[in-house]
Amino acid sequence: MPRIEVAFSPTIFQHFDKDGKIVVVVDILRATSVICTMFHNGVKEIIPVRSIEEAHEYKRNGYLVVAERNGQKLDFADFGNSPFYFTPETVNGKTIVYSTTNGTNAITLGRDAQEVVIASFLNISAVESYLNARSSDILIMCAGWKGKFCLEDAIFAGALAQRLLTTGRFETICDSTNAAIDLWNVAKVDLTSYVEKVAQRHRLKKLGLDDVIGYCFTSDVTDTIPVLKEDKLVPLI
Ligand SMILES: O=C(O)[C@H](CS(=O)(=O)O)OP(=O)(O)O
Repeated sequence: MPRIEVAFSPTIFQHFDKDGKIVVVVDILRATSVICTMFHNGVKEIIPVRSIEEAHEYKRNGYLVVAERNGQKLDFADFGNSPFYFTPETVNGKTIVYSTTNGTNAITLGRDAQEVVIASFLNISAVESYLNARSSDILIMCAGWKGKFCLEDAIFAGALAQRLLTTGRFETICDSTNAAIDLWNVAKVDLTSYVEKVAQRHRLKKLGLDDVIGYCFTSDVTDTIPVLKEDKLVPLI
């Protein structure tokens, strides 16, 4: 029976065996929520890049660039990291270069896996159905915050793992998966109140960027499933 594991941060992810597994990358606030929104609104492809220098080089070569560090838009970038910028008018049919503090680092770390899938609450049911159909071992990678644990990615990991285990077609012997499920079952009772404990919620609030909180915790806004193919994110067809 295929197994589910959770890596609570990219640092921990490096200790997992990735062979033959589908890596599910999660960065609820905000990268994977932004990526799902962009594909929902018709972006053609997203090139995730780790460094500011690389993103700047793409900008000099005429690409549309979304780049932030510590929540704030970099001055050379066309957009910062709010999902609300990415309407059909701004992204439909376009190629976007994307560099963020935590999310794009996590995505590029997953590169060696058999497959990398991007997940958020916005596409949780679509991702669940896809993983059910594939029946491979699954490693959920939380992007975390600067290499550390963060609550919002962990509770999402628990929500997704619980859904998959409930089908009876997966199993887990992974303590972090069970911990994530326990956290989700505490959080889901009153998700809005629970999110008040999330440090990133307060970092975004300080910057006046917390208008995204309700949206990023909304389930099933889209059925798009972004996947990594040859270093670019494209929609699964
Ligand atoms: O833009 C964000 O929300 C964060 C910035 S930080 O965590 O506050 O530094 O980046 P992300 O890569 O989306 O987690």
